[in-house]
Amino acid sequence: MAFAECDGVRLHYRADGDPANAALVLSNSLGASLDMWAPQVEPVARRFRLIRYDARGHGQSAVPPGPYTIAQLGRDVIGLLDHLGIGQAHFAGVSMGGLTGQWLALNHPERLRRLALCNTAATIGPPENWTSRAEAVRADGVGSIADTVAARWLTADYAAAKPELAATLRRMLAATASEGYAAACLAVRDADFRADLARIAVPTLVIAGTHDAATPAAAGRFLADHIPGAQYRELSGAHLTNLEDVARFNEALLAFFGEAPAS
Ligand SMILES: O=C(O)CC1=CCC(=O)O1
Repeated sequence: MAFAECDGVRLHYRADGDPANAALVLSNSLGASLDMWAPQVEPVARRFRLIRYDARGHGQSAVPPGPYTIAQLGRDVIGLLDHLGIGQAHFAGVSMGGLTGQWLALNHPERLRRLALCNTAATIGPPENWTSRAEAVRADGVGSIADTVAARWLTADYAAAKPELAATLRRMLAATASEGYAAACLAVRDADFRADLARIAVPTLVIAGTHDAATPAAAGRFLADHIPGAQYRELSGAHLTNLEDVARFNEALLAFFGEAPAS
């Protein structure tokens, strides 16, 4: 297992693919780990230096006391890039990972080549729901909210067709440290990039899911309408389209990150 010390926090990461290729970083959603990217590993690592990591408080990464902020999660990515000697990388994030991507594009555009914002939004509300979810998790553990939350990750039909995947995802969520999860809920609660999107100058692809109840397609459309030049793709699926519409997700990601830079 590989770890990077970023701002005093030990982050777990995995590197795949040829280190001579352009780097592509994948950033997990709330309550997931780098394992959420399993169907992307083989096709992406064939063409890129793929870096997956567990956000602080998640997976095998350290769980410093919260609350966290999206700025901290973004600085963790910069620390990881520094640790790996990567000057610039492509970046794709799902949901909370997409909030981290927006922060990076606004605060460290020089470190990003291209940005994919997947099943995410400029703000994911309502704030009071995040406060109460964090309180529930601190009191009763992540297991207490796991059924409700995981039910929104895949459509009911897809979960029924893929019961092992649905069970694996629920286990991943329930295994997340309560303090890390609660602290990250507050980072999601406090993020709001709506007024900043017009300043994003990094080439951006927005991917949304037609049946996503957590970050609806309309929220993805809003991102694409407000980020100059952003492309928009709507896939079939709920919150984790990278797991539900795998072929089209991978095709969209690889086509976008493989595009030549605009001259
Ligand atoms: O957990 C949810 O309900 C959906 C979500 C919001 C931010 C994130 O990463 O997942």
